Amino acid sequence: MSLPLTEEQRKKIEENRQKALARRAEKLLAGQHQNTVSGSSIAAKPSQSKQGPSRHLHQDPSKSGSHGVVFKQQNPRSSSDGDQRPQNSQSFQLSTSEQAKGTWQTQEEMPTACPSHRPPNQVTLAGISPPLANSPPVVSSEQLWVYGLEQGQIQASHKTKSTPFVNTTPEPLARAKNFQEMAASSSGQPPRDPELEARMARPSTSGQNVSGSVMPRTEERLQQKSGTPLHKAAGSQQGTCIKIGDRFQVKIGYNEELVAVFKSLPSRRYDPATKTWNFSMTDYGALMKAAQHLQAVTLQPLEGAEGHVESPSTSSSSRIAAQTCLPVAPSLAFVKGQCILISRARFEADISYSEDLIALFKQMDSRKYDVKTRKWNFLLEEYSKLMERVRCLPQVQLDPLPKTLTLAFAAQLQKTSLCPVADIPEADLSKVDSKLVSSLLPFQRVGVNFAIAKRGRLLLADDMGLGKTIQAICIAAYYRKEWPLLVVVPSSVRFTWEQAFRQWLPSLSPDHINVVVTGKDRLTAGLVNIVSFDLLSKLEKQLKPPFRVVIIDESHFLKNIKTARCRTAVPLLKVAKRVILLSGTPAMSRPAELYTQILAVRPTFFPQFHAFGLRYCGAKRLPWGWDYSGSSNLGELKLLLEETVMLRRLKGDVLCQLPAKQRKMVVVAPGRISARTRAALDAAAKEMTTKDSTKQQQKEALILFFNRTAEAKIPSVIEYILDLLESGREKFLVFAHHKVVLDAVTNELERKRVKHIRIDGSTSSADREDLCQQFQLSEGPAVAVLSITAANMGLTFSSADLVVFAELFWNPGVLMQAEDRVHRIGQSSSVGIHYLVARGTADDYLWPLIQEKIKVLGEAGLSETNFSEMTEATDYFYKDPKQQKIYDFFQKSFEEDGGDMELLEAAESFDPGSGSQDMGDTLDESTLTGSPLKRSRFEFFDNWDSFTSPL
Ligand SMILES: Nc1ncnc2c1ncn2[C@@H]1O[C@H](COP(=O)(O)OP(=O)(O)OP(=O)(O)O)[C@@H](O)[C@H]1O
Repeated sequence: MSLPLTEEQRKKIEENRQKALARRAEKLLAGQHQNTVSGSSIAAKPSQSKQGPSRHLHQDPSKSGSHGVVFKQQNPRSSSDGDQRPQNSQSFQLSTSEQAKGTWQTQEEMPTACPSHRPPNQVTLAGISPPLANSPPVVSSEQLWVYGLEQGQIQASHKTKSTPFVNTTPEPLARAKNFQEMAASSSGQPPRDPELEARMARPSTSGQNVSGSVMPRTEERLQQKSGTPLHKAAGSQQGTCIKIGDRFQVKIGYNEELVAVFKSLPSRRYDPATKTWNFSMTDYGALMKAAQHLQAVTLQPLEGAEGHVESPSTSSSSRIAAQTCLPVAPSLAFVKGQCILISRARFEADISYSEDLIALFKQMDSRKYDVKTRKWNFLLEEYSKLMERVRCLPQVQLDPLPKTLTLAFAAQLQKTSLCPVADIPEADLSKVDSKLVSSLLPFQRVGVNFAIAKRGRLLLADDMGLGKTIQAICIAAYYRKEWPLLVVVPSSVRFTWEQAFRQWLPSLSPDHINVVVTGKDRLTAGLVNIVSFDLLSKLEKQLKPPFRVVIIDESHFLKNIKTARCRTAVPLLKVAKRVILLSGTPAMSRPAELYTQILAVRPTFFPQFHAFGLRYCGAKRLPWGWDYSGSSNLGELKLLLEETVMLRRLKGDVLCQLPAKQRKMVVVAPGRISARTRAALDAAAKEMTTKDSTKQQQKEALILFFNRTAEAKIPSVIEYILDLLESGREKFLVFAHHKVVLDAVTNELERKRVKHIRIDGSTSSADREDLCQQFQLSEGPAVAVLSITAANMGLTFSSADLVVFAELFWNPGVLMQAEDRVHRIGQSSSVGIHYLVARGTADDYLWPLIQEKIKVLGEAGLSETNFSEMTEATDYFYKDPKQQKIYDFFQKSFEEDGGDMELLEAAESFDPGSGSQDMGDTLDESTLTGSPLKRSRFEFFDNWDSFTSPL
C-alpha cells in the first residue's frame, strides 16, 4: 500500500505543476505569431493579414484533438522581475468524464460557507450553451485557450447588441476572465464578424480613438497580441499613470494580465519598495493600448501625455454602467492577504484592492481606514463576522489570525470593550518575607502581580538594571511550597545570586542555598540551587525528578536550540510548573531568537518552529532550505507576547522610581583562583598576621596580598565583562588599578574585536580628551578601560550608563569620583555601578573598609552615598579573629601617611615576572582564549527596543 503524500510533497507537486503550466502558457504566447487559422470559418481581411499572422489567433475548437484540459489562471510572474504579490493561481480542470457530464471544476478548494453561491470561475452545465454542453470540447489546452477567446469574443459581440456602449471584442490576455463569459455564451461557434473587426480597426465614430498611425515595435507587438479592444467590466480595477521624472509609474492593485503586459514592455522596472512598476515614456502608448484590451482593468492616462491611446467608451465603462444602472459585473481579480493584529483591540486586513471586499468592509460598524497604510482595520469583536462574510467572496482569500492569537485575545473577540487595558490583579504576598515585599518599587510590584496572574510562567524582560533579581526572588518565594528551586545563571553571577537570596529572603537559612561549583556537586542539595548554564548540561542526569520552580537568568542564553544548554534547559522548563525567565535583551538580532524562550514558557503556543517562522521571521524558501533570519509582523508578535507571557519596562518608563545611581556588589567566582595563587594569597595573609614579622615585612606582605588579588581576579573579571557584552550591554566603563588587570582586559577586548579605549597613567593629556570623545561618539558596543587613579577625574563618559569596578580601591573618595565620570550632567538615565568583589582575597577587607569609611563620611555629612543597603549580607567577611586582625592591619596601613603611595607604586610596578608562570595558571585558558566566543557574538547587538517598538 502506498503511503499518503505528505503536505510538503503535495505542495511540491503542485508547485511543479504550476511551473509547467506557466512555461506552457509562455510558449503559447510566443507561438501565437506562428499560429495560422486551420479550417477556421473566420476570414481575415486582407488588410489584417498584412499585420502578420499573429492577428489570426482564433481556431476552431472542433479541429482539436486531445482530451483532458487544464486551464490555469496563472500569475505570470518571474522572480527576476519581482512581483507585486505572492503567487495565487487557480487551475481549472476538465476531466474527460466531467466533460461528459458537462461539469467544470476548479481545483482550488472553494468556500463551503456559502453553498448557494457559485463563484464566477466555477462553470457548471447550466451556464454552458447547449451545443457545448451536449458535446464537450475535445481540445488541447492551447486550443481551449483559443477557444475561450473565441467564446468571449462571441459574448462581447452579443453585448454589443444589448448595450450601445460596448463595441469591443476580447483579446488573448483576457483569456482567464473571458472563460466565464465563454461558458455563459448561448451561441455555439459563430463565424467571426469581419465587418465588426473592420469597424474596430477604424477610428470609431463613437469617439473611440484607435490609432491608425504607424506603431512603435513594442506597441505593434502588444496590439498584435491583444487583438482588438475589449469592453471593460463595470467593476474593473482602476489604476493611474503618474509621471516620475522621465518615466511613468502605474499605480494599481494586482492584476495578473496587466502584469503580463508590464513584463512584455522593454523598459519595465519593478520597484519592490513601492511595489509598483514603472516604464520609460517610449512604452507609454503601447501600454495604454494594451490596457484598453484588458477587460478587468481601467488605466487613467497621464495628464497631458502625448500620443496616448484612449478609449472613452472603455475607460469610462464603469461610470457608464453606473449611470445606466447596469448590473455591476463582479471583479474577477483574485486577491489574497492576511489579518494582522494591530492593537489589543483591533486587527487589520492586509490585502490588495478588491471592490467586493471593500464593499464588505464598509458593512462593518467598527471599520476604519488608515490613510497612511491604506489598509482597513476593525474591532476584534467584528472579526468572526467579517471572516464569515469574506468566505463568501470566491475571489478573495483573507487568511485568518493564527489560532494562538485568537485564543490569547478570546475575550476581546467576544466583546472588545470588555478589556480595554490588560487587567492585572493585586497578588497576595502576605506569605513572602516582608523585607522583600516592602522593598519592591511600584513597577516591580506590578511585575510580581503580572507573574502571578500568569501562574508563574513568564518572560520578565525589563531593561537592564531594573531589578529583575528582586522580582524573580519574590515570584519564586510566592511559590515556596513548590520548592526546591532551581536558578540557572551565567557562571559569573552565581555568587551574586546567592547574595541576593541572603539579602532579600532572611527567612531562608543560608545553609539551604546551594551554589553548584563543579560537575561533582549535587544539583539538589539545597532548597535553592544555583547553577551555571554549562554545569546544568553536565548535571542533566540529576534533573529527575524535575524541578517545579525554575528561574533562568539571562534567558537569551537559550536562544539557539542547537546548543547543549538549550537542549537541557528547554525540556526541563516545559515540565516545570513555574518558569521565570529573565532577560533585558531577549532577542538581540532577530525574532527567531525568541522562539525557544516562548516555547519554554508556553510550549503549546507554537509547537512547530516553522509556523512561528512563517508568521514572525519573514521565512523565505531558498534553494537550500528555509531562511528564518528575517522578521515580519513584529507589532503583532509584541502584542501577543505582552498579552500572554512577556513583561517589559524600559528604564525611561520607570525612571522617576529609580535612584540616580544603583550600586551592585557582584561576588565573582572564587573557584577561578588557581591553586598557586591561592597559596600565594594565603602566605601573604599569614605574613601580615605573624607576630614575628617586622613592620616592613608586614607591609610587603600587604602589597603582595593586594597584587595577588589583582592577579587572581583577572579570569572572573574578563568572564563578567564578556557576559555583559553578550547580554547586550553596549557602552560601559571598566575601572581597574593594576596594570596587569588593565592589560588583560584590553588584550581580551582586542582578541574579541570589541571596540575599546584605554586611559592610564601613560596616556598624554591630549590623547585622553580624544579617546574620551571617541568613546562618547561611538555607536554600538564599546568599553572604556580606565585606571582608577589616572582617569577618575576631569573626563566625561555620559554616553555610558554603567561603571564596572574590576578592582576595589581603599579610598572611597576616588571611587565616587570614578563613578561620576558617568553620573554627571548630560546623563539622562539611572546609572548602574557594579563592584566586583572576590572572596578569599584582599577584597574581603577592602570592601568593609570602604563601607566603614563611607559611613563615617556620611555621618559627618560629607557623603550622601550609602553602600550599606547593598552589602548587608557581607558581614560574614571577617568573623574569624584572624581576619579581624588582617582587617585592622589594612585599616592601619591605609590610614598611615604615605601608605597609599607605597601601594600605588607597588601596583604600578607589579609585574607577575616569575609570576608569568603564575599568570598562565591563574588565567583560565578557556576564558581568555580558548572560549569559542564567536565573532558573531558581537556583531548583532541590535537594540531590542527596535524590536519591541517597531510601530
Ligand atoms: N527594590 C529595590 N530595592 C533596593 N535595591 C534594588 C531594588 N531593586 C533593584 N535593586 C538593586 O539594583 C541593582 C540592579 O538590580 P538587578 O541586578 O536585579 O537588575 P537586573 O534587572 O537584573 O539587571 P541586569 O539585567 O543588568 O542583570 C541591584 O544592586 C539591586 O540590588
